[in-house]
Amino acid sequence: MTAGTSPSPTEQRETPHRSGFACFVGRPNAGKSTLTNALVGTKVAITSNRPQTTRHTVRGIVHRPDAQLVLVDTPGLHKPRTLLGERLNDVVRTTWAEVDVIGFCLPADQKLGPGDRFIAAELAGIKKTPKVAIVTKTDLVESEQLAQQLLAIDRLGKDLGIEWAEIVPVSAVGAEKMGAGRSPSSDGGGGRGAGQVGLLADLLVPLLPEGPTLYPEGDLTDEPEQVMVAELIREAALEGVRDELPHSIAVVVEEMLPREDRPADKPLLDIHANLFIERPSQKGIIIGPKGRRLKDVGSKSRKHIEALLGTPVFLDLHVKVAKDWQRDPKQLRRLGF
Ligand SMILES: Nc1nc2c(ncn2[C@@H]2O[C@H](COP(=O)(O)OP(=O)(O)OP(=O)(O)O)[C@@H](O)[C@H]2O)c(=O)[nH]1
Repeated sequence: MTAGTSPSPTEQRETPHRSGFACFVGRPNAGKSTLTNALVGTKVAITSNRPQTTRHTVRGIVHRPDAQLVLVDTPGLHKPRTLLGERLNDVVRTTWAEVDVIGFCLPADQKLGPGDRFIAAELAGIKKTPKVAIVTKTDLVESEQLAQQLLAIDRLGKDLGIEWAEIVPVSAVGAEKMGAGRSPSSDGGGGRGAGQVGLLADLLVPLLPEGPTLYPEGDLTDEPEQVMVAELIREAALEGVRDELPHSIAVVVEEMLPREDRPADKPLLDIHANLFIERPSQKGIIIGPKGRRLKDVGSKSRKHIEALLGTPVFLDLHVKVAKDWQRDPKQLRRLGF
């Protein structure tokens, strides 16, 4: 590259710095959490192939020389069946009204359905916020199917009176491999700017208002560490459980304390966490024969927690029954909803 191709310091200064909030919406499993992780370049939102696993509003922060993009990952909007369901929908709507740009995620490999139309109709009601339609998982389809999807989304917008700021196809797969689940000390953002995902950030940034950086450089999320640790445990507990059980699991980290009397070069963090289920009958499933499943959940999540916090961890995990917690306002508050 010749010296003349890069912008001079004066030119750089003339580009206004932008900062603001974006959120990804879309039906369960649309790929919102994966996209957040790929953009931020580390594992901040939990992902799983089970729907509705993102309960907390997780912010991932993308730092760039020209902008700071704060990603708010909301749970999926769905027909509420419980008090928890209603609360989640309220969280979603409030978030939508507050952000600077909304990314509507639609998987490339699935035809637009009633779930997408339900969300789109809600989006149409939020006039001021620019909306970008993001076609996710493009690696799963041929170009013909992708073209059909792009047309269908264009039509959907016209039908409902939504003017898409952009319609952009992405695959998070390559970027995800580079960024997520790695030790935070390794590079602090391997997936950031990777291929198509970087392109998506390029499209989102101009839609943000001009403004200063909102978070210190290096911060990847403002989610309290305890919440992220709880999410990692819940993610491990969800692996391989079926039917309604995923929705019955909640994890609360009670305490995180450095072990006393440890030499400075051999620290150990004691984490005490409770895994709540709704009925005594679910206990056996979670604990497994001879406690093997719970042990597995502990050791898997411990690895992720150690990578996240950058320190060895002793994880003390207990299973408790909080009877019908999803329907009980007092219990919901206690469990952080
Ligand atoms: N092949 C492929 N799979 C993807 C891509 N993005 C996400 N997935 C997979 O799709 C599934 C759902 O992804 P998530 O990111 O958890 O979806 P979500 O929209 O956050 O889901 P909820 O939390 O349930 O709302 C996971 O198994 C991902 O690995 C992609 O670009 N390509």
